[in-house]
Amino acid sequence: MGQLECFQVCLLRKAGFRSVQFTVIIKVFDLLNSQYYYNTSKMQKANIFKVGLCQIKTIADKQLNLKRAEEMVREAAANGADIIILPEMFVTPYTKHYMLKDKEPLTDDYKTNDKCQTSKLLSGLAKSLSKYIIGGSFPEQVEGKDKIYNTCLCFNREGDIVAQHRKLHMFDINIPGGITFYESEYVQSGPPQVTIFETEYCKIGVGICYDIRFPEYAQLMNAKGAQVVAYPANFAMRTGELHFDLLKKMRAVDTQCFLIACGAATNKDDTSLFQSWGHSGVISPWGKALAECEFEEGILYADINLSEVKEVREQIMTSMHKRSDIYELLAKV
Ligand SMILES: O=C(O)CCC(=O)C(=O)O
Repeated sequence: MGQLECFQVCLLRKAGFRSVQFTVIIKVFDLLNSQYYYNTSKMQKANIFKVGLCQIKTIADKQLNLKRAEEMVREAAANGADIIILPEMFVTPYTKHYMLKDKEPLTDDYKTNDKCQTSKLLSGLAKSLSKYIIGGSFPEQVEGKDKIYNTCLCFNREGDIVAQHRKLHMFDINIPGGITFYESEYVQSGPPQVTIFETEYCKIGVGICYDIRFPEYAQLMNAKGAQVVAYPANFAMRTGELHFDLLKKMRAVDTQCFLIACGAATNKDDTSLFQSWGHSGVISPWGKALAECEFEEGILYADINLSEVKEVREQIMTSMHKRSDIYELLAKV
């Protein structure tokens, strides 16, 4: 007999119950106990979940990219991933020409509207597989302008959109002899918001690619309660090599969150297209790489154990050691 049961028997004896009444009451206690243990184990189970990162090789054909995304999401789900993430701009190559050509609207009836091809597909997959999907990003048409938003939609297990993140920071860069890229010429930066959504496991914050370079934004996701921060990405070769791994680890360590970054695979078959650095990864709040890959297409898996967030935050108490007399994080949204 366990400690709890001994305690119950003693209480009953003290209260003067006879054996028949005693047996009935013990049965009721058993039922309550089993419910207690069931709920506890369910809570323990909900502390750990599996993520699947689909590092897709994007090609110059939107329909084939969507088909490939569907296959990979289905495979990740079949392998037990609870939360599945896709790369930035997985539906079309990451260049002005393709992003404007393949743009699509996002309407309230996205679940049934054929014009909302990406959101309709991902919503249907999330619902039929009963998984969360952090849907990389797609070129969302901006009403009345020849511009797009670089938009990540997150879906719950019912296929509803639970977060819509429009890339906040524009990747405008000029490295002579390296890379020159002006995203702001054809992408409208997103409205001021901190994107976060709830799951039964924890709150998850979302940024897109270049957003990872801004610790202030990651700190705001953290301040809003995120324990996981997710970044669909499509890093350029030139900056990816030196910075991507570093940035993933920096944001995981300075937010004390798990960090999931899903990049696109390198398309070595068509070098006329944007060459993505790949290198998806999952980093623990300690800054340890739990899973990582290189350039090739494939699915990466990792188990996220949220007790590590609590542990790290208790052991390295940076949030309590802030010097608000010197600096402060100011949220404007
Ligand atoms: O920050 C970088 O170096 C790469 C960012 C990027 O490729 C993007 O935002 O798409």
